[in-house]
Amino acid sequence: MGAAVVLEDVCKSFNQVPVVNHLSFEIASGEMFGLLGPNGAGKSTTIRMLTTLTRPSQGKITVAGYDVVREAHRVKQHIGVVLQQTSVDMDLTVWENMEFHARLHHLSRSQRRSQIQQWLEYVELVDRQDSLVKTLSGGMKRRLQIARALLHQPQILFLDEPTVGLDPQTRRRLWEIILDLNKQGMTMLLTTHYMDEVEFLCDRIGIVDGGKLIELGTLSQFRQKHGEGLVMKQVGDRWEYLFFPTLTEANTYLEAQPDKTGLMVRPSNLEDIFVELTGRQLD
Ligand SMILES: Nc1ncnc2c1ncn2[C@@H]1O[C@H](COP(=O)(O)OP(=O)(O)OP(=O)(O)O)[C@@H](O)[C@H]1O
Repeated sequence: MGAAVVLEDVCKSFNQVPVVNHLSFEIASGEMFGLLGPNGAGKSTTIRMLTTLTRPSQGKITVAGYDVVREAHRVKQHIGVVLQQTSVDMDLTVWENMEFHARLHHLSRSQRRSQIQQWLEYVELVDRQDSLVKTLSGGMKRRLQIARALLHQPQILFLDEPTVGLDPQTRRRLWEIILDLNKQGMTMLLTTHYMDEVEFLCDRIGIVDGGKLIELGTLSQFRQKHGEGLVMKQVGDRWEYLFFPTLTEANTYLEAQPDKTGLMVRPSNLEDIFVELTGRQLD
């Protein structure tokens, strides 16, 4: 399968301050890709460049085979976007919101009716179609945003922090929707600072920090590279991490220690690797 998204040496600065720094990676068609990083890492700026909302200062981006600067109009026809700020009009009803966006995408009257109906059913908002958006819960608003982004049947869906601020049950429901869309063949890029979100959803992960891509691959590749076994060592009020290629080797190390106080062994996870790479914890 070809690449749905290609970034080549992409930089973005605001007032000479680099926010995205020489970013290069590809997302294959049909892939679920997660961009993970702390607040301020440049994730939203990256998504804004990929979705034609901000121009890169340097480098080249193609989305669905089109250049995001020279062929922005084409790119927009092939992508759906769900941004962080709930950009739904609060004083319109759910249906009116969908109708408004369907018109923006030049859907015919009959297409509008069928597409709106189909996607509202999909995100389980049909019974709220006449409700004002401002009366919906946070999770419902996010589902409406997703339904709206799907109206023109895009190939690629971009989701910026899709579950931020939502309760655990609502997050799970959204995860199911995201996974299902991906299973139907949609390429997805999501940004998040939640480890569990990328662990649960994503085929491949890019870790960004300070605008730079510091790791790229699958979780199992990360674990193989950094070590699948972890010894945690309590030093004062903090934990030191010692990685070992396998859990067995981590256990062997532990067994050899005369004093095992404050030592703990377990398989490594994404969070351990993130801390190892950045020296910081998320949240
Ligand atoms: N339009 C802008 N003008 C100036 N600085 C900006 C602009 N947009 C973003 N920045 C800065 O760029 C940096 C990266 O922001 P960005 O929103 O891309 O990060 P992020 O990883 O998405 O973080 P968050 O999860 O907090 O949104 C931040 O320091 C931010 O203040």
